[in-house]
Order: sequence, then C-alpha cells, then structure tokens
Amino acid sequence: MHYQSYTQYQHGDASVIGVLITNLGTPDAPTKQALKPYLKEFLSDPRVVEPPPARWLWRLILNGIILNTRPAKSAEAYKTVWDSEGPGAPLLNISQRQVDAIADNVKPHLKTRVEFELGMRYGNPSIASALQKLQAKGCQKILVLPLYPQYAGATTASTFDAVNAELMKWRWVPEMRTINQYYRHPGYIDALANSITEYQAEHGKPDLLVMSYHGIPQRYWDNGDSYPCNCHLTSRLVAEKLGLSKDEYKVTFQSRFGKEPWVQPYTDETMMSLPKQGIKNIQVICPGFSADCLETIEEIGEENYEYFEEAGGEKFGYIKCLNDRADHTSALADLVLQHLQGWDVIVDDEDLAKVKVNAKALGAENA
Ligand SMILES: C=CC1=C(C)c2cc3[nH]c(cc4nc(cc5[nH]c(cc1n2)c(C)c5CCC(=O)O)C(CCC(=O)O)=C4C)c(C)c3C=C
Ligand SMILES: [Fe+2]
Ligand SMILES: [Fe+2]
Repeated sequence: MHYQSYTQYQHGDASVIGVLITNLGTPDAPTKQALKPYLKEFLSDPRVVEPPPARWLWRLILNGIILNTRPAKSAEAYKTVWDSEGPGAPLLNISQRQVDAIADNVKPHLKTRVEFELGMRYGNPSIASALQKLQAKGCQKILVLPLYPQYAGATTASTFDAVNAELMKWRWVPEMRTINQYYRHPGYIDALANSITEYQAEHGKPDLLVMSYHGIPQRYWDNGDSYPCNCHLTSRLVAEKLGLSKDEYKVTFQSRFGKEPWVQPYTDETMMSLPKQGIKNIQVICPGFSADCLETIEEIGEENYEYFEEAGGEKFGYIKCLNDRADHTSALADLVLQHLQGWDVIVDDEDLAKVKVNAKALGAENA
C-alpha cells in the first residue's frame, strides 16, 4: 500500500484549518449518459439502498432494470431545472454560493488561516477531490459540515463514509471534526421562519403550510434512524416561532423510490387529498433541503403543484429553500465557528488586526 501525501512536509508548517462543506450531488449534465454513472454511484451506496437480504438481487435489479430506464426519465426532469440558478445544475451553483458566503462570514473571526472547499457525495466535485485540495493547502485539521439539517444514515452517515474512505489512503490523517446535524439551531429555525414571513407578506396567508421533507423507507426508521423525528421537531419549532396551531401546518415526506413503504404521510397523496377536505390554498416549504434542487424545483414546484391543481386546489405557493439567504449563511457560519472552538480562539477586533498584520508578513493567503 502506498499512502498519499499531497504536499511534502516541511518543518515549521503553519497550522491551517480546513472546512469541507458537502451536499448530495448532482449529475454533470441533464442527459441520459450523465445520469447513468451518477445514479449507479448513488444507488449502489448501501447507506442509500440498505442491503436487502439478497444483495445480488438488488444488483441485478439496479443494473438490469433501473439503470436502463431511470436515467432517461431523470434526465428529462433535470432538463426542466437546469440553468435555473445560473448555468448548470441548481444544487451545484447554490452550494458554491453558500460555501463562499459561509467562508466570508467565518474568516474575519479566526486568527488561524482557514480554507473552504465544496465536496459532493455523488458526482463532482467529489468529496475525495475536495479533501485532496484541502490537504494540498496544508490543512492539518478538518471540519466537515454536510448541509443536511436532519441527520439520516442515507445522507449524513454516507458522507462520513466517503470522507473516511479517502482518509484511509493518506499518510497524514488530519484531526477531524464532524457536524452531524443542526435541525434545532436557532439561526436555522429563525431563517426558516423569516423566509415564510417574508413570503406571506407578499402573497398572503394560506389555509395550510405544508412542510415537505425527503422521505426514507419506513424500515430505516423502524431500525433506529432518527431522521423523521427530527423533521417533526424542526417543523414544530418553526410553527412555534410563527405562532401556528397544529391544524395550520402539516409535515409530509416526498421523493418515494421503489416499492416498499416509506415514512408517511406522503407529499403527493397529501396534495391529491387536501382540496377534497376544503383546503384549496396552500404554501409548501422544504426545510430539510438546504438548497433548491431537482426534488424541490421540479418535484414540488411542478409535479406536486399539478397534483394539487388537478384535485381542485386553487392557490399553491412554493417557498424557496434557504439557499444563500444572508440569515441562512450566517447561521451556518455560526455553526462552523461553534465547532471550531479550541482549534482557534475567537479574537476581538484589536487582536484580529494584529494577527492580520502578522499573517500578511508571513504571506498567508487569507490575511
Ligand atoms: C433510493 C433511495 C433514496 C433515499 C433513501 C434517499 C434519501 C435522501 N435523499 C436526500 C436528498 C436528495 N435526493 C436527491 C435526489 C435523489 N434521491 C434519490 C433516492 C433516494 N434518496 C434518487 C434516485 C435521486 C435522483 C434523482 C432522481 O432520479 O429522481 C436530491 C437532488 C439532487 C439534485 O441533483 O438536484 C437531493 C438533495 C435526502 C435529504 C435523503 C434522506 C434524508
Ligand atoms: Fe434522495
Ligand atoms: Fe424526485
């Protein structure tokens, strides 16, 4: 085994902190050809599709059926959202803006040099390549922030698997910290409440506020995943902040995949049934997605909107994800600073001025 070093160690190297910010990932292009390897990587992850008793059977279904049908269908869906947030995939563009804004918020509070990189769990830029860039910049301590507010094995744990798989190849393994979740961080809850209040100031109040989260199979919850509980908790905290009673909001789960039961109630079935109950004016927000992506823009804003209208719904408002709103990125910066405690000392303005002068003299990049 040959262990990798991306830089040659030199005596007296300054300590640099790395912050790796991750999200799920997205294909390189909205085409069948680009979707196939992306979905293969995604759906081969045992954290996403937890091994059914016969793993060989899943491989057969994946390679024989799903990867021959789904790429074309998904590519069509991706085409409808492509370029909606600048050229390319919305998730990638928004994530890069988030990383830049978090970095801008964090850097002035630190005296140690800090480097930020974006890594995607599937597709590009990969987590491995982002970690390699951090190592090349001399980061000996790395904090990992997956942009999933609620921990799930399928997302957060899978991210840490990818990080650990890369570190297993390194000669120098950095000091590592991870942020598992932030579903009740006050800044995150405030940002959600602010974005709802702002939307309603412009569009009025609905009969019902639907908070739709990406689902997971019911089996994962039964086996101990905390994800659905924390989706409910985030929702309750947002509702409390807005003064909503229990019948003014509803939590649902979207993006079902495969035949087994997923956590309920399902978003699509809810959309089809609400108008029959006399609820014809709704607003939908997706608090579990930190950035707009296929699952929000297309699945909620287009597909579920249609289900609701076809069932007799009259007014449907989609409230965007928090994306790079200033209150969101400053909440995430606050989270990063909290987790950097002890790796750096938060300094007052006078100290900071001195440190900047010193760092400049040393030629540090972010002085
Ligand atoms: C097969 C099972 C899946 C599980 C379990 C799952 C969990 C899960 N996913 C997200 C967030 C996102 N998922 C996205 C796309 C997506 N998800 C699945 C399947 C599972 N997800 C598939 C097959 C796809 C690809 C698109 C498609 O073909 O429909 C995305 C969007 C990516 C984008 O490019 O825009 C996100 C984000 C969470 C939070 C989660 C569990 C908590
Ligand atoms: Fe998903
Ligand atoms: Fe979907």
